[in-house]
Amino acid sequence: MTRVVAQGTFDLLHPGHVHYLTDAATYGDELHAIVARPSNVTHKPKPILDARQRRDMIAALDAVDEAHLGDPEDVFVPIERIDPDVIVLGFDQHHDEATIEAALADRGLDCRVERASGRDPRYDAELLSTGDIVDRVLSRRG
Ligand SMILES: Cc1cc2nc3c(=O)[nH]c(=O)nc-3n(C[C@H](O)[C@H](O)[C@H](O)COP(=O)(O)O)c2cc1C
Ligand SMILES: Nc1ncnc2c1ncn2[C@@H]1O[C@H](COP(=O)(O)OP(=O)(O)OP(=O)(O)O)[C@@H](O)[C@H]1O
Repeated sequence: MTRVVAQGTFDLLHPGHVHYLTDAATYGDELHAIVARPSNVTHKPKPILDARQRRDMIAALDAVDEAHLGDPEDVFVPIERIDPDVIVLGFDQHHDEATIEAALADRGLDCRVERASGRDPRYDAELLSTGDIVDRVLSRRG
């Protein structure tokens, strides 16, 4: 049984998220998805939805076998519990593969790191970015 981990903020779910999780699932038999806590979302505005709601939405996707709340402090706590064979990063995530692999080795975890593919919009109005969805809400309802 090959266990795979994907992780992200997954705020205001859109087809880009579905693509990432579906692609990540192809790397093994069981996909575990970890939802980032607001304390770890430092590179963009904090999520709008509560972490439990974001977890429950990705748990409902076919590709996801188990959805987990991330640890608010140490991002390797859920990884140690899940003990995955592979971590699949999102196509545009800022994390560096070699740094993560070194941190995994330090903790004695035998796990490789891969990178998922990206997906382009299928029609002009399709929004594949939480930030773009928020901008559209503000322009239409703000
Ligand atoms: C292997 C790995 C495990 C992670 N685990 C957690 C976690 O347990 N808790 C958390 O808040 N963030 C965790 N994160 C960090 C967030 O997912 C990270 O901030 C990410 O950049 C958010 O993704 P997004 O900007 O693509 O949505 C983890 C990141 C990696 C690479
Ligand atoms: N179009 C896409 N194709 C493939 N993966 C995507 C796409 N959009 C988002 N993802 C992936 O989904 C994961 C979570 O994305 P995140 O929650 O940061 O959403 P986002 O819509 O990119 O957010 P924002 O627009 O606020 O930066 C990330 O790993 C990201 O790479």
